Amino acid sequence: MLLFDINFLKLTPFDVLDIVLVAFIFYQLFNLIKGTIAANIAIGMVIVCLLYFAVQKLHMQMLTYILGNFMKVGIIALVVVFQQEIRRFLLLVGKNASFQRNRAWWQYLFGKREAEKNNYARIKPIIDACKSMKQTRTGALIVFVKYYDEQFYQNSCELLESKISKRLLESIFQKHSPLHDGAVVISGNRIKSASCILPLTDKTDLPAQFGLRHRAGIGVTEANDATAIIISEETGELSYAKQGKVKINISFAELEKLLNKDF
Ligand SMILES: Nc1ncnc2c1ncn2[C@@H]1O[C@H](COP(=O)(O)OP(=O)(O)OP(=O)(O)O)[C@@H](O)[C@H]1O
Repeated sequence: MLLFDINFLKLTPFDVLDIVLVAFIFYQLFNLIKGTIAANIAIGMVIVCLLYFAVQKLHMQMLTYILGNFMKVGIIALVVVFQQEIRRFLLLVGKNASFQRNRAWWQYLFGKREAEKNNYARIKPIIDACKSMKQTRTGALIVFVKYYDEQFYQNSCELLESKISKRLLESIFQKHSPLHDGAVVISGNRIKSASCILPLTDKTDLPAQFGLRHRAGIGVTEANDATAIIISEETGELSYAKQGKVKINISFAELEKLLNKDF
């Protein structure tokens, strides 16, 4: 089936679909690297490509040879340089395709009320701990993961495997606790580990007051399918990070909604 046939331009519905999908993929990739160092690297690579085509057209042989060889290893270089972004992109695709995470279906099949009730019981001690830590200006970083990747966390964390409780969270993050440095990781109904050292984001467009705690909270959500609550020791403000993006100074009602949705 042809939509257009202007001499050389023949357009079928699949060509349109092709263009829309490519545009969508590029848009998602752009969103993933926006504001990171990877965006500058991508611009650098585009410039090298354009330069290569220009010197090739101008028959500048030495530069064509050098840039040509550089481009030959380009694919490998791309995979190495954009490792984090490729990982995030695949996570995004997998997450959207995952049946279990499609809450509309999940709640339709297993009852929305029941799911919300069970979730609230899980979330309440976390919200209560956050309220008290905000009041006392206790810095905290709590990470939520659907799947606890032991390889990712085992080297840097203190393994806990304990029930989620307000008092335990408070004890971990109080200043004199040996475990207060680093993040707590929660998966399912358990506090899996504490004192975790997480990857830092390399975003360059973050607010000036964001130090290592915030950078680690955002970084872990870029590298993993995770969300994070960050409580600032300096201001007591609560932030929430997801997929490398952060919401600053959220209220407890908002936090409850977000956790209900993501946790
Ligand atoms: N890579 C990391 N992974 C997890 N936690 C980290 C990491 N680096 C630092 N932290 C935590 O962040 C704390 C230092 O926070 P820093 O003051 O730099 O952060 P901040 O974002 O400015 O937050 P605050 O507003 O609480 O000061 C450390 O004591 C440690 O607990």
